[in-house]
Formats: sequence, C-alpha cells, structure tokens
Amino acid sequence: MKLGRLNHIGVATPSIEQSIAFYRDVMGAETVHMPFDLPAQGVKVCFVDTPNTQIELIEPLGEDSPIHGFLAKNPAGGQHHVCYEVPDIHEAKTWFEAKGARVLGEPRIGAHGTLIFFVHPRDMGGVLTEIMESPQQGDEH
Ligand SMILES: CC[C@H](C(=O)O)C(=O)SCCNC(=O)CCNC(=O)[C@H](O)C(C)(C)COP(=O)(O)OP(=O)(O)OC[C@H]1O[C@@H](n2cnc3c(N)ncnc32)[C@H](O)[C@@H]1OP(=O)(O)O
Ligand SMILES: [Co+2]
Repeated sequence: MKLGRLNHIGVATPSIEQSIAFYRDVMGAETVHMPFDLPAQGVKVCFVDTPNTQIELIEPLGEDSPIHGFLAKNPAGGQHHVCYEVPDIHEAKTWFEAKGARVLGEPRIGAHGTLIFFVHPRDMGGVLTEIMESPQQGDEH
C-alpha cells in the first residue's frame, strides 16, 4: 500500500460554531462548508477548505459519540485524527490487519460519502488514523 493524499485533519471541538468563527476570523478560511449531522457516526461535522486539504471540525452528537472521551480529556478540543485516501478500502483493511494494527470495526460510510475505517492510535505512533476510500474522480474533495 502507498501513502495516499491527506484528505483531512480531524479537529474535535465542543462547539462547531465557535471553531468556525476561529477558522474564518483568525485563520482566514475562505470556504467553510455547511455543518451537517452524521448520527450514525455520533458527530456533527463541518469541513473547512485549505488550499491542499481540509480541516474536519467534529462536535459530539448524541450520548454515544466516540469523541466524548477525547473532549473529557481535552475540554477545549484539539487535533483528533488524520485521514488518508486509498484506492481500495478493503485492500487497505487487509494491509493494516496484516501489519498487526487494530482496525476499529468494519468499513462504514464516512463524512465524504465513501467507505472509511479507523486504526487504533496505539498502533499508529499515537495518531488516530482514518483511512478513506478516494471519492470518484470529479467528486468535490
Ligand atoms: C466517520 C465520520 C468522520 C469522517 O471523517 O468520515 C470522522 O472522522 S468521525 C471521528 C470520530 N470517530 C472516531 O474517532 C471513531 C474511532 N475512534 C474510536 O473508536 C475511539 O475514539 C478510540 C478507540 C480511538 C479511543 O477510545 P476512547 O476515546 O474511549 O479512549 P481510550 O481511553 O479508550 O483511549 C485508548 C488510548 O488511545 C488514546 N487515544 C484516544 N483517542 C485518541 C486520539 N484521538 N488520538 C490519539 N490517541 C488517542 C488514549 O489516550 C489512550 O491511550 P493510552 O496510552 O492507553 O492512555
Ligand atoms: Co474524519
């Protein structure tokens, strides 16, 4: 498997609205996409475009959100995960499992509408890593 494009950097926040204001007013973001809920993944999501990737702002959605634990430890939020693109999500899952890394659950639809999975941070040098099947050519990034 080859290291693919950095699709986004996930940033957990207690308030997407406050983080949008920060990226717009302090960081000078020009394109902030409409926030949307991903109930199946327990997060509210907002993508902020940078010239070569995106910031994915994530806020807990529901009692079982997987980011409650992270925000309990980091109440102001923080860098949560990185996401790389792969051409074939199933091949990538087999690759990481063969390397002895813990793939968390089965591939499921992520925020860009393609299949994703996560690899446990303890097996990834401390970085929670999301692997995402590349959008079809021509889709918005
Ligand atoms: C999918 C929609 C969207 C998209 O892009 O498509 C998203 O990206 S949604 C993102 C939110 N969803 C997830 O994060 C799902 C995967 N995450 C998990 O399953 C958990 O967060 C998990 C298992 C990584 C951590 O579980 P928990 O929060 O309960 O923490 P633990 O105390 O069990 O942590 C164990 C160990 O891992 C360290 N840890 C936890 N979170 C992170 C992190 N974000 N980055 C780095 N390290 C992390 C934690 O400190 C513990 O380390 P230890 O050395 O044992 O103290
Ligand atoms: Co993500």
